[in-house]
Amino acid sequence: MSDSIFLHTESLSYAYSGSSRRVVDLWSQSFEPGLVWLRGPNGSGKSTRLKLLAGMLQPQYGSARLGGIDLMRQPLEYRRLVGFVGAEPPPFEHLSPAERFGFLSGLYPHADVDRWREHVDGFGLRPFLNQPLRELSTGTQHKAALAAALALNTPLLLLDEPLNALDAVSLAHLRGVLGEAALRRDRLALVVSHEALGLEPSACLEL
Ligand SMILES: Nc1ncnc2c1ncn2[C@@H]1O[C@H](COP(=O)(O)OP(=O)(O)OP(=O)(O)O)[C@@H](O)[C@H]1O
Repeated sequence: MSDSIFLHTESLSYAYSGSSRRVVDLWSQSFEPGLVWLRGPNGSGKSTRLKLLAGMLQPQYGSARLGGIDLMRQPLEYRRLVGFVGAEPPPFEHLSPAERFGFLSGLYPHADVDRWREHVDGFGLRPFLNQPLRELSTGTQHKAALAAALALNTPLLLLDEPLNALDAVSLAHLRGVLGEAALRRDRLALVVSHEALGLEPSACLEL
């Protein structure tokens, strides 16, 4: 494997319980750092792939390696290297955005409080910092989840439809962050999006 390969999936396979159909079937793919746009028709398994790579779903077969860390053999170490924002509301809805980031930053070794503050401002979250997530609007919850995931500063960032429900200012902020990932190529941001990202990805993966 080339040195620049950062994430590699090896025959990763997954069928939801009660179904014999593999939504992800022997998926082997190499990714280099940068911004990768993952797209494809509804139901093609984009979200399922992100959840597998996040360690949230247990594959029936295969594995993934991030740097030297194996998803199946070293699941805890692996998960500490991955930030994920899904389509569902973020977990720990009883916590405020500030409490949730405080909790997560104890688990993730690269968490960066300066970046948290930067994203709080970028997403206009300051007025909502101390309210429980469950009391916030869907869009604000989404922004709080994005701000936290970005500030965890993980080498792998997985975002499922991150542009949805963002106001213009937040959209510009997110595009700035993703543009930085594309430019610097010091981490891998794998982004599922139906709409064009509004900036040039490093690579595009079409399912
Ligand atoms: N929790 C679940 N239980 C059973 N089947 C599921 C579940 N989640 C997804 N699926 C099925 O897995 C397949 C892939 O779904 P997935 O959400 O990964 O696709 P997608 O490409 O992200 O779709 P979309 O573009 O509509 O968001 C679909 O056929 C879907 O019905």
